[in-house]
Amino acid sequence: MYTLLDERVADAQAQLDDVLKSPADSAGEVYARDVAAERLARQVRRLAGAEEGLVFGRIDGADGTDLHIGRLGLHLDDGDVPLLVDWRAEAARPFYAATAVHPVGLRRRRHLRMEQRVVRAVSDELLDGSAPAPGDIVGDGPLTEALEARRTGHMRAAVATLQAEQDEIVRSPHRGVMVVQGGPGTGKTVVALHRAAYVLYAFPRAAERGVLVLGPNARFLDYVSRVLPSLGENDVAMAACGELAGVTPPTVELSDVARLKGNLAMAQALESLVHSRQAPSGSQFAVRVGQERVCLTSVDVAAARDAALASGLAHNRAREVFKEHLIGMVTSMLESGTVEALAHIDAEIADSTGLDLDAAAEADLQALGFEGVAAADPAEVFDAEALHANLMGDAHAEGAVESLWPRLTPETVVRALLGDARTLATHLPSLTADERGRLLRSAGAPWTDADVALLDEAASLVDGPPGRTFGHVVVDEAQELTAMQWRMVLRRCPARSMTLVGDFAQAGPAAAANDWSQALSPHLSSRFALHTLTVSYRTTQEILATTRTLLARIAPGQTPSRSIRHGEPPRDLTAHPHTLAATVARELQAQAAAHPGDLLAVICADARLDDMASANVTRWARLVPASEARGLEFDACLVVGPQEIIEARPSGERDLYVALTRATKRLCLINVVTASSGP
Ligand SMILES: Nc1ncnc2c1ncn2[C@@H]1O[C@H](COP(=O)(O)OP(=O)(O)OP(=O)(O)O)[C@@H](O)[C@H]1O
Repeated sequence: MYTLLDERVADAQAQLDDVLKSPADSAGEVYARDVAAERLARQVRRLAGAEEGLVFGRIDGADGTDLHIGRLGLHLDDGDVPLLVDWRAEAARPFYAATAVHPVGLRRRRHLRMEQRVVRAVSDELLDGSAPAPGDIVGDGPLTEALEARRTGHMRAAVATLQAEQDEIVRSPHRGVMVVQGGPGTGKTVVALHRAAYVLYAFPRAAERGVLVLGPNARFLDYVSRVLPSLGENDVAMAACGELAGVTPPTVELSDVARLKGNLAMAQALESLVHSRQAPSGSQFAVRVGQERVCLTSVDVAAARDAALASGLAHNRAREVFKEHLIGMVTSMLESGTVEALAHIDAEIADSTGLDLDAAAEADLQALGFEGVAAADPAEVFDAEALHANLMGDAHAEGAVESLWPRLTPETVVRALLGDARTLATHLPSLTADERGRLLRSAGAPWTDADVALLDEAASLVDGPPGRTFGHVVVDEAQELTAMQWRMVLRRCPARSMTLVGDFAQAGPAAAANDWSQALSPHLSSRFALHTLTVSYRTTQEILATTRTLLARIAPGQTPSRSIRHGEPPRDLTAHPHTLAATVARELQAQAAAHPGDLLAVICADARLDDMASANVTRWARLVPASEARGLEFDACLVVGPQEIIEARPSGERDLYVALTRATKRLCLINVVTASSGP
């Protein structure tokens, strides 16, 4: 298989070299060459990405047939039967679906663990109830091995051990919106990422338009960044929500303000503000043409506005339609004015001199030898087209249009809304005066993360839909998204093909919804399929047990996940503020000595971060603020100041629940005893 892989890589590379060397004379040829080169380069990356653990499974049917399962499919040129079956292919499904109760025609499922190009371990499961034969190697399950493996700070693909309930979601034929919920560590991220790889394989139209994976922050995206490349998929765009709009604001919003800015009312407010800049009722329009001043009535202006709005275009583009209509009206007024004026002059001359000017002109033309030529009709003499073009480019006319329908940028719109108390009151009547006061921002204030969705909304109102959209969008930690962020995401997924994974018990402070229908119904009504994962693969039973009471308080209706792992009971320590640094350091040192190589983390309230950094905890552990712990995983965690975490943000109890569920093996709580909390 590796020989074949090498051949495929060499072939693709040789083709790529040829394409890059081929001459291209015209712009069209250069474009075609670039497209071909990009496709081949992607192919080389995909093949090379499958190197590690190329083959990881084998299924033996009760009928004596066998298939090898791997990261991609490999066929011999002249062979009918594939040498290696892509894990996403239908033929590979029994590898994931078979159980002893439903063996789906299999006798044996074999897992292979490869390191570089060497088979390091083989483990078999006999599915038909038969006793192990000499060729069967029945050992510790590969899932147990994967779960007990030391964490590295980067999530690994779980392609070899996807469980049946996960696999069913990953390869679901449903092309619309799929929502996956489940407690901490139930494999939601695993499912989301493998689903992205499956969509690329099985839904070519979505794949062609691209797949986007959205995560809550850069730390999380780095943690999951290696999974898709290791599945041979290098072309998935990954971003935090903020980056979608192309801005990375320096400031994090206060959580109560973030919540307000995430409210759907903001979309209506922005729309209403933009609408107020579109020739409000009663507007008139006047423009100077030569010596004349032409005025349009408010009824004319309203007609031009209605035509512009009916175009369905965004503000700045609709402005052109508005302008065209106004100038069109001015032109035809001038035209009919000219015709009338000329007829009037003709009539006056005829009255005072008895001369018919048209007849006289015709007689003059005849005298000059132009037989049968009529004098020009004034309506034809008037060059309406030239005047129209002239007025479209006229600075004075442009100024008059600008005052009725100004060109807008997303920034000016959001600044206009949030920068003025009266504007806020006009466009956000549903908020209280106190809420509006919290939204008010000073002119020079920097943008915050919560402004991003507002800027994006404003951009769609003034300039139209975003340039880059995707065929499928995966959102991890989807409970975090505000209504305004959902709008931002949906704008980028016109096909509404999405995988959304999350857990409302872990929601941060800006999340206003408590469940999926609340979060999604304003955008998708009820058009989504909901799946629930029930088994926790990360946390031990002992750790999960300590979170029971907390979970019952923050998510009363939620059934706790079932853990398949056992470990040490969590430990509880206390420290005074002045002994805290030493206590944490001592504990970390002890852990590092007892479990060398384990990945440790200290999770604390954001305000404790500097304190912990100066206590040098990064010598032994990753230092993670509780606000950024969502989705992450470590071998052991020290949660410092649980009470401080609870008090730090409105979502404090849920933040603590997240912090307590990050460890795969050991959890230690260090309570900080302050004067007010007593000894
Ligand atoms: N089928 C599997 N095979 C191997 N490991 C798995 C499997 N499913 C889940 N895991 C492991 O369990 C851990 C938790 O998975 P994951 O991070 O996907 O859970 P989650 O539900 O997203 O958690 P959270 O809610 O905390 O974000 C990870 O280490 C993951 O690799």
